[in-house]
Order: sequence, then structure tokens, then C-alpha cells
Amino acid sequence: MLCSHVDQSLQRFLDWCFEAGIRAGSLDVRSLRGRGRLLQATHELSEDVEILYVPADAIISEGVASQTYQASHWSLGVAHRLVEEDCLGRESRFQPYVQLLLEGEPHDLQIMERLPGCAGSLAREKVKLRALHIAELCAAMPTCTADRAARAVYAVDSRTVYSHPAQARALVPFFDFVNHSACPNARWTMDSDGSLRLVTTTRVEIGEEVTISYDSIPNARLLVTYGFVLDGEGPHRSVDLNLPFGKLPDTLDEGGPDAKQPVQVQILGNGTLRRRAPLVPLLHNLCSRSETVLAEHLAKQVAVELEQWQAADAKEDSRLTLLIDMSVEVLQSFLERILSWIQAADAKPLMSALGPPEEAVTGHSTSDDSQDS
Ligand SMILES: C[S@@+](CC[C@H](N)C(=O)[O-])C[C@H]1O[C@@H](n2cnc3c(N)ncnc32)[C@H](O)[C@@H]1O
Repeated sequence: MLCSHVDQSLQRFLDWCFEAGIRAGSLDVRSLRGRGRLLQATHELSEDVEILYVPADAIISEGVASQTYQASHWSLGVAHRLVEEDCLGRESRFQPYVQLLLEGEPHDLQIMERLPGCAGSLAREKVKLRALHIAELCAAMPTCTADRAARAVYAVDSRTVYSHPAQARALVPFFDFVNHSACPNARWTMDSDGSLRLVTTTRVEIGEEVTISYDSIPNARLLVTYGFVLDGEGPHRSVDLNLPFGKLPDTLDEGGPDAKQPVQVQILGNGTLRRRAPLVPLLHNLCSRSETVLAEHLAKQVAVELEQWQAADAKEDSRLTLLIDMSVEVLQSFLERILSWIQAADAKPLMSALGPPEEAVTGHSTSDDSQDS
């Protein structure tokens, strides 16, 4: 395993990886401003080649301790395991890995808390959840300081993988240097014994970064969970929108689902709706001519949120600038689509006018390779 610009704890970690049976002969660890540590190919690699193998006993997975937290959040099980290993100090067989993991500073959620819409509420929820988890970890392990607990919670939040087939949540050394891309060149799988393999999905040139897809989530979620946003096209170019409906004019009083609950929809980069299903009950609850009522209500709500995004302060943070610009563009094109449907008043049902063409719905395949968020 080669490594450039190594610091001491990274070198100790890499030596430990070798002893633990982690095989990554054609990968190098690099650091890049704005991307942190990352994996880079040291050889030209063909498609479908295994480039990393991490044996099960080198992986920190959800342990017996997680039983304590069954009624609570999934991440506490893994965080508990991590803090337990940290408390063992040099006695822990994962010590170099644990040390490296707990060096990571949690990213600042404060500047995100004032963002409009779902982005701001996600950040505020995350702040509350982090505080609860830190308190729970400290209460469960009196030798654990709030700072250690905060670092553990952050490491778990941003680095845990979940394998559906193996039904396992885990912190996987070396593999967790892999960054996310909307067009990844690798995917991972977990064997039934809990070991992990990383395999190329395309040809990879020498020096090229190896990436996977963590998830197909909007930029606001990427920012709150992982601390970065992506430019360009892809599933990240979308906005989650909470729509409060209350009582619409022309709503049927009897029968039909409750239209009072706010519903969440997702708007894609081309201004179409990805998830239309939450709006369907509302349509059922309206009188026949009331598609227009719904469209007008939608337009009003979107205009309100658009105004909030236009007034949002990026606080000289380039990630926030990108998120704000993208949210404005997405909401604007969605609003234009609704308004032109209202103006045209054509026979096309509102939901199909707002929905995406088939290929846009399909999204992006993540197979086993979705990280928890
Ligand atoms: C699983 S770790 C990946 C390795 C990480 N770069 C490191 O330094 O250890 C996930 C973190 O990597 C960073 N990251 C991943 N993909 C990124 C990307 N496309 N752009 C910028 N940062 C990214 C984010 O800080 C994220 O929370």
C-alpha cells in the first residue's frame, strides 16, 4: 500500500491495515483540499476488478452493546462500539483505526440551521439528535467525554455502511477513505461472513480517484449528513419540499384522506416531481374541477419557499452558495411548470404534467453500496 503525505497516525493505521489482512495493492491514499482523504488508483484498472478486500475481523460492526439501544437510533449501536474500543486504549485491537476515526472534527451544522425549508429543518433535527446521542453515550460510559462522544457520533454518521444482504452496519477501515460521486467507478459488496470487497464498475486510469455512490439524495441531505454538496447533474440536484395544505377550497368534507397533514415531495433538477404519490390523496379529496385549485395552492407554496431561498445568506461558504443557487433554480423551474399548466389549462392531468419523463424516475443504481444517512 502506498501513501503520499502521510502523517504519523495515518502511517500507523496503514501498517495496521496490512497486519489485519486488508488488501489494497493498487490503491494509494491522498489528501485533497475540499475532499479530505481519498483513494487513487496506482495502476490502470479494468472494469470488474476487485481492488480492495477487508476481512470481517478488521471491521467494527454493530455489537452486542447495540441491544441497549434497540428502541433508539441505529447509529448509537455503532457509536457505542466505537467508544467502547476507544475506552480500551492500547488494549483495543482496532486502536490505530479508532484513533484515526476520532481525529475527525464534526462538521459545523450551525450555519445550516438557518437555511430555508427542509434543509434547515434537517440541520436542526440533526443538531438535536447529535446532542441526544452524545448525552446517551456519556451516560452509558462514564469515562467517555462529550468531545469523544461527539467525534464518535460524527464518524459513525458520515462513515457507516449498511449492507442489506448481510444485514450489517459497519465501520470499514481503509474502505471508508472512498469518496462519493454521482458517477462512481466502483461498487462494494459485503459477503455473508461480513467481509467487504470493492470492485471497479468502469475502467480506471492511473491516478484517477476511486469513488462509490453513497446514496441518491438531494444536496441538502448530502450537506447535513456528510458536509459536502455536488455541482453538476445527478440525483443530488433536487429539492425536498414540505407542503402545508390545510383546508383547500373545494375540498370534499367527507371521505378521502386527511388533507391537513403537510406532505413532502421531491423536485428534480428539471423542475419535475420525482415523488408524486404524497399528492394523490389530496387529489382524491378534491372536487372534480379542483386540479386547478391544487395547482394554484402548489404555486403559492413554492413561490413562498423560493423567496426564502432567494433571501438566504450563504455566509461566504461556497457549499451554501452552491446549495442556495441550485435550490433557487430547481424551485424556479418547478414554479414555471405549474404556472404554464395553469395558463394552458389543457386536458393533460396535473400530475402527469408535473411528473418526470420515465427515464428521470429511474435514478441511479446503488446496489449494496448505499451509506447510511
Ligand atoms: C466515508 S468518508 C470518505 C473519506 C474522507 N474524504 C476522509 O477524509 O476520510 C466521507 C466524508 O468524505 C468527504 N467526502 C466524500 N465524498 C466527497 C465529495 N464528493 N466531495 C467532497 N467531500 C467528500 C465528506 O467529508 C464526507 O463526510
